Amino acid sequence: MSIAAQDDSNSDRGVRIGIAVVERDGCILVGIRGPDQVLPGLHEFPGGKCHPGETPEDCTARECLEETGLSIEIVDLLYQTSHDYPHGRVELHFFHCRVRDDRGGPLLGNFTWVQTSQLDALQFPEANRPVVEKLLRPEA
Ligand SMILES: Nc1nc2c([nH]c(=O)n2[C@H]2C[C@H](O)[C@@H](COP(=O)(O)OP(=O)(O)OP(=O)(O)O)O2)c(=O)[nH]1
Repeated sequence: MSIAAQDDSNSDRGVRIGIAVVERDGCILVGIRGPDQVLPGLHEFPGGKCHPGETPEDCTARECLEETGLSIEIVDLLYQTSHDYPHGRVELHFFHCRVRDDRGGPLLGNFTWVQTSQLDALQFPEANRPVVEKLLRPEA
């Protein structure tokens, strides 16, 4: 089998991305994208590209640990979509997550806990809009 055939992390639906929507005590874990990343300066949930052969769930937990220092567990799939950005197409898997082992230590990078009701005031990438809507109005 060719290497391309083994690599299921990049399909017609775009580069596969795992994203952690981590909820704790009415707050969500949010960071700000760096100046050297695509979509710089926008708010984001922890996440990133799946490695070849890696499930979106495993990718989400790995990226969250790498970026924030928090070990999480997946609760369920909140939302999945393909989105075309100027930098390319991505297949986004947003997972509702909870903290696995909360030692209460400092978070890595610029991640902080934001009240769910305050998410409206933040500037997220376009594809996050339905997710923020779901978090603000879970009963809808
Ligand atoms: N992390 C994250 N990415 C998001 C969100 N919403 C959204 O559309 N994206 C998009 C932006 C990028 O196109 C893609 C994530 O790619 P990335 O460049 O951050 O991934 P990465 O950390 O693995 O990549 P790299 O910088 O290590 O190369 O998903 C979000 O809430 N969080």
